[in-house]
Amino acid sequence: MTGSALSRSKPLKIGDIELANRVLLAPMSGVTDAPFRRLAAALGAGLVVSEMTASGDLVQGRAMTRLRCEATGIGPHVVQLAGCEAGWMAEGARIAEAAGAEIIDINMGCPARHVTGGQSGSALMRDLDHALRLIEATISAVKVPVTLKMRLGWDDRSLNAPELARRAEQAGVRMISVHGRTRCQFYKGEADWRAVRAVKDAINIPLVVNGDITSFEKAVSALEMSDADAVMIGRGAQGQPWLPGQIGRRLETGVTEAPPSLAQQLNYIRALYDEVCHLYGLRIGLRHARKHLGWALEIAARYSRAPAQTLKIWRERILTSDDPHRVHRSLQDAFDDFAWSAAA
Ligand SMILES: Cc1cc2nc3c(=O)[nH]c(=O)nc-3n(C[C@H](O)[C@H](O)[C@H](O)COP(=O)(O)O)c2cc1C
Repeated sequence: MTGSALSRSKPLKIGDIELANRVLLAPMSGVTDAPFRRLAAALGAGLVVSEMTASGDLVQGRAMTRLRCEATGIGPHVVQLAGCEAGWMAEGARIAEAAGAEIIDINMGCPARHVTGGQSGSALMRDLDHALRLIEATISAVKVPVTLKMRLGWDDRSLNAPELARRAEQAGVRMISVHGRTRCQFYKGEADWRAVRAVKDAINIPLVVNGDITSFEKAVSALEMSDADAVMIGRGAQGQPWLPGQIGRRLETGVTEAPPSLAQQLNYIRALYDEVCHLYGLRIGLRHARKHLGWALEIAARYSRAPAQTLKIWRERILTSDDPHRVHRSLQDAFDDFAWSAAA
């Protein structure tokens, strides 16, 4: 048994904050909005992290930016900050802390061109001295623990995650998450959980392995290959906010749980739809909520083995409607239809 496997029987802590279990919901811009995070946390995710929040936008007080890092009210409140200016990172961290953040996470993993073009996200893995200046500025600005999310490196020739992680730990970072791809891979190929092990060997703080973890079996493999202390699930949770909680509990108890019934799934998506529309207002909320509706319908159709044509019809009817009452009625009808498929 490895050191991590032994210590995994104890609760995972970030500073003094104890996590509910060892499966985290990944931050995903445009996906893990506050209502989705609240639902995932209520369903047992070990920790949920806000969407990436641009420190400059937070400092300038943009209303939409504030919404991105709203607290869920369940479990520790984690705000993820991105940026390339030490002063803004520090001020953004102070603002987030004053608004209730209990952990600040720094994004050094985002591969998107509009982010790396501004020298933020994974672009910081190309200049570790500058990355360290941002980390140090953030840590000195707040009392709450600071964590860091990164990739394996910029490309195959610069796999410097172990070095960045080691230097970040020395600066005072309390947990590291690593997506097992390089920036230049974007989302192509497969996440390399074994390569994440080199980070584990470089640090003494908790390590979280991330990338392509969509089931209990994959979580176990990722933990074994990387020797990490916890896993982080992103796209696998789209449409199934219960997944991090279910896997987290199973890692602790060994007990397999059935997926939620169709009736429960319907309740989750209805509540999520209403909350998103309420948070953003109907005009913007409908656009955000549509993604959740689409994923929820796909997952429900998959679990009930509904024909592709049935899913297509309901997707078209529900995702094109601007009328919340109609969406609610159609969701009920769609899930009734799926229940027929499941029973057939
Ligand atoms: C739509 C989308 C948005 C994302 N936004 C963020 C973000 O805001 N901050 C961040 O650190 N990572 C972000 N990521 C990366 C994820 O957190 C995660 O590292 C990546 O998706 C790999 O994990 P997965 O295979 O479980 O999805 C995003 C990924 C996706 C697909």
